[in-house]
Amino acid sequence: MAIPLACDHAGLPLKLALKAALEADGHDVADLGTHGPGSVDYPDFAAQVARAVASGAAPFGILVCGSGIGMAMTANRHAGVRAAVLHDTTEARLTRAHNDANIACFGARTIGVETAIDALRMFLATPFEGGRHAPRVAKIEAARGA
Ligand SMILES: O=C(CO)[C@H](O)[C@H](O)[C@H](O)COP(=O)(O)O
Repeated sequence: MAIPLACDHAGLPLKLALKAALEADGHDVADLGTHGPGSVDYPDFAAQVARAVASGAAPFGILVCGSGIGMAMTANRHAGVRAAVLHDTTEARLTRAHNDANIACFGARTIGVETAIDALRMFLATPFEGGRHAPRVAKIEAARGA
């Protein structure tokens, strides 16, 4: 199952680096854009990846913009999506193990390429721990209707 990833203009160079790393690791990747340097609106691209994850078509997604924040805000409006902005491997491990995050967001203007690649690899390799974390994650979803 291909991992969908997308970016805005600010995130394009980092997205391409993450894509190359994933493909080198043997992952199948679906690049949903943007494909050029022209200015675009990040919510349009966040929505595409969020829909793929929310529908169950993909277990994980990846989004990159200038800070990662706008992508995460948009993706988290979709039911079943738990998007987290990652800055290092510790956050990547914890948000998978404790939050069952399913979309990794990066800020191309706030993180180095190698750190982002390491964090993404950790994100994809870390299972959700379940246990005491499961009812907490369920409460995240329940909070959508609050
Ligand atoms: O919206 C953002 C914050 O999450 C992203 O970082 C965008 O990439 C950023 O706002 C784009 O800014 P630009 O000045 O239009 O390049």
